[in-house]
Amino acid sequence: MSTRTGSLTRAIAIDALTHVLTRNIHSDVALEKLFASHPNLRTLDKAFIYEMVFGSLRWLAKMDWIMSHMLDRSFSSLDPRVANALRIGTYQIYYMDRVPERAAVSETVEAVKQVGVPNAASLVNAILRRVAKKSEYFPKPDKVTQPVEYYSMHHSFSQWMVERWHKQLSLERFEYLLSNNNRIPKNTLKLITKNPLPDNEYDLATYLLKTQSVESSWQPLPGALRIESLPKFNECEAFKKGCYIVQDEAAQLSASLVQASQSDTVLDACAAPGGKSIYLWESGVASENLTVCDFAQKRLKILRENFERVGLQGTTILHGDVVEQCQGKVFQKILLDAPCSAMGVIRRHPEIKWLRTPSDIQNCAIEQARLLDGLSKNVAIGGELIYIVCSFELEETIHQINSFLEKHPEYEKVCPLDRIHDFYKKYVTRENELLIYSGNPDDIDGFFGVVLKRNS
Ligand SMILES: C[S@@+](CC[C@H](N)C(=O)[O-])C[C@H]1O[C@@H](n2cnc3c(N)ncnc32)[C@H](O)[C@@H]1O
Repeated sequence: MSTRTGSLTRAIAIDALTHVLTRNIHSDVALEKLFASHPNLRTLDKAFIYEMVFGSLRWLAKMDWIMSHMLDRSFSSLDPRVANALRIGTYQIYYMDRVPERAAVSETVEAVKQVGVPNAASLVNAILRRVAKKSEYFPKPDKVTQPVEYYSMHHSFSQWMVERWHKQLSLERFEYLLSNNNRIPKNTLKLITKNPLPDNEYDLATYLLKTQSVESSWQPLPGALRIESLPKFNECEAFKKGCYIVQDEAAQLSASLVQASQSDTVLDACAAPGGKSIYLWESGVASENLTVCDFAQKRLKILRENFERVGLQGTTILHGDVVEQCQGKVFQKILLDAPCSAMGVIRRHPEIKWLRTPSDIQNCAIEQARLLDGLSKNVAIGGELIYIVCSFELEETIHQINSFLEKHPEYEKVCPLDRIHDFYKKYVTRENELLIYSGNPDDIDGFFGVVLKRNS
């Protein structure tokens, strides 16, 4: 028997998936909008919807492959809402042990009616009941003769990504990259030591356990605490008082490449929502020496809120294209956390697997080159341009920097080893670049960073 909340949660998940996959919207954004129009949802319901949507995005190709064997037409010919209902249903059956299979089928069938395709209810019912039997075997593509098809299905990735990484990487790194990018990522908090914890507590881990029942463990980076589940931010005094921000170790490591003194003038060129600016301020940059810029108004609003929460005041905030905004300005250090394909954070944003195309990587590389070139004039002689991206794709990383250095002989790479915590020095290459593939044993995001010093 179907319940109101049971089918509503599935209907919202189907809608979210449809918005993400047909309108190219981030899953976080799609869910936020849908949650806003359903204010009565409980935290538990929201978590359930999150899991169905993110899980379906993680395992989409594998589930589509299974269902395509059960349909008498191609999977791509289905109405997107029907296809997404089948995905949401199959995800519950295969990956959510705590959901009884009967409920997964009946609630999803009810949900199909709610999302406006009642005629498809019997098809969805028939397919999901077959899926729930788990008794049919479909031969997989052959790993040796059809490696792209095999890996794409088995690990659920777009074929072009599999083909690209299969060509470029060692087999070990390739397989690790695919399998680890399907794991649900943990989150890391960065302690903001300028803000004392509530109730005279001195240890954030103890505080979170006592007040939020959140378990955590300290990581090698100073002030980095890895947590098992996110605290309820609106109920967490320590969050409201700005005692921590959520920031993966890889993001912290790349920000640590900017070793600025208190008196250095620093530009955070692509700053919103402000995580790395806060890192820089926490590590000693004076707020009045910090200028931040971003061209996305909405993201700048979040940056302002984040700055206010942690108590970062007196910083110059610029809105617009950073190259235009900074014409004629000179800084000792410029951090360029450039817009990128975000291939290093697929595990956090699994929709990237289906929304990115190879030309996105090329387009990002063109924009990154423009930003690097434009900002190269704003670095003081003797100063540094620190380039980082949450990607490990050659065009956005090694090749990008090689062509920058060819065009800009006034710059040279600086060895970043003494700026990187001992534990993570293994990610510094012989070419003096910080290169972190996602799917690494430390379970941190994929990132690339390099320090470029201006000599003349
Ligand atoms: C990787 S995100 C930055 C994340 C941020 N540094 C942090 O740690 O929170 C890249 C940002 O660059 C901004 N951006 C992209 N192109 C820009 C441009 N030409 N000028 C200014 N900002 C830009 C985007 O709006 C986006 O907020």
